[in-house]
Amino acid sequence: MASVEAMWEEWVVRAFARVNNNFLSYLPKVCLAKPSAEEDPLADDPTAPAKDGEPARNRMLLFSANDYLNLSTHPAVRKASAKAALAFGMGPRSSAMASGQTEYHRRLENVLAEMHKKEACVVTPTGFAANTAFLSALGGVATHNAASRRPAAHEKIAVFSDALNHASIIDGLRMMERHHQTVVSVYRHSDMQHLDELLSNCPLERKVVITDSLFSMEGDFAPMLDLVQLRKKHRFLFVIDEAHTAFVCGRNGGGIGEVYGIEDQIDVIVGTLSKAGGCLGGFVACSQKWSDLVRVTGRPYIFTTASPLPVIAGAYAAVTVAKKEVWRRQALWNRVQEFATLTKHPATSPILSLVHMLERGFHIIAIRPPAVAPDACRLRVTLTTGHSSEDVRRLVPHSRNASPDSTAPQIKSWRGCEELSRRAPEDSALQGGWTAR
Ligand SMILES: Cc1ncc(COP(=O)(O)O)c(C=O)c1O
Repeated sequence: MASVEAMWEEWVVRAFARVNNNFLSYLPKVCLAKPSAEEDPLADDPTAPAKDGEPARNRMLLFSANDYLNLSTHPAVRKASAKAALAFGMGPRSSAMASGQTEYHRRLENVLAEMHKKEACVVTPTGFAANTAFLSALGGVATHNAASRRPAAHEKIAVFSDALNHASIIDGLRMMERHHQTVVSVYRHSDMQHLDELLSNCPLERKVVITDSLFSMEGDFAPMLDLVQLRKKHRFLFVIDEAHTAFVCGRNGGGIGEVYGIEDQIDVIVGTLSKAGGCLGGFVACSQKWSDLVRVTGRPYIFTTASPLPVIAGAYAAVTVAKKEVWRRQALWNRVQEFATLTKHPATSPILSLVHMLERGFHIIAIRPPAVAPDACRLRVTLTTGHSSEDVRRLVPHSRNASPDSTAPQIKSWRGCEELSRRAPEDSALQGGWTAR
């Protein structure tokens, strides 16, 4: 009889063979150019006294990161983070419910709340945790308002979720379903007529609409003004995930709500500090009451260790710079405009879908299931303030304005990467990842 180890090994090997595993072969290339021994942050003896030194510089044009405002390397971010590390090390290592929440976490929360014109804010270790913590708390509304332990059908919350919402929203909704707290309806991507129909046919009193503000794979915006109109008609709680618009949109970086001046009509804003914030973390900006509920019932907030202080201090500096340095947003949107002009591609955001160009010195990543459906694989470009106009010209050599460059890549198509799509196994266990259904 096979040993337990052998059985598990066989099951793991079989599972691996059935999922989309070919990205492993290109993983090592994702590493930044090898730094010299002097620059390598992991080469030092950790017990030796610290030395000052510049971190490794990228030697490749990075068009695959979400550091939209180029803040991850900003001197103020480095300094705040380093100062915090020297003063506190990593800070208290425990849940925010125990000793993880410090004065510095609170100050970061205050500045985020103010930026999004909300009463309060809860900072979480990641954006993923922010969505799932909020949805966990939302589920609690059904459970704690129910007559018995399990909400009856009419006591559930009806959640309407865009078909292309981020995986963290999908997983949060799955969690709510598991606890019988919600009935989820997935509306066709940005299809307001479909959403209106679903809302009109819903007998439940507690309704919630949740959407990404800028869709991470498509690069298109949710129809915010139409959603606000529907909110007036159907009186739902309106929740948006500003992972790709916080700090990036709006004159002061207040996000999509600031762009349209509709902050007061968005009830809850979920965001991340891991993209334009240049650090790591997430947040839920909302009313004081909602934030209290997230803190006491949001399981992915409670049952995890709070962010280390160097990360919090770095994020505080990044948010402060983002707010003040309006030119960073202008530079980013200029890059988007230049890209659109050069390519004649109707780019409306820093997220674009393209063809692989690693060998020519452009780091652009392939997006495959479970991030997108198997027939929607693509290469994804993200523009940041750190890119110059020249970088964008090099990326797009076949435009009329661009100078000829024999090393430049060929752009064959903007959308759809058929070869990747063909390779996606039909029975991938991960295929359910991009949609709640
Ligand atoms: C729309 C959206 N929401 C949430 C997240 C999760 O954010 P984080 O990477 O901070 O966990 C991401 C990014 O991965 C995202 O694109």
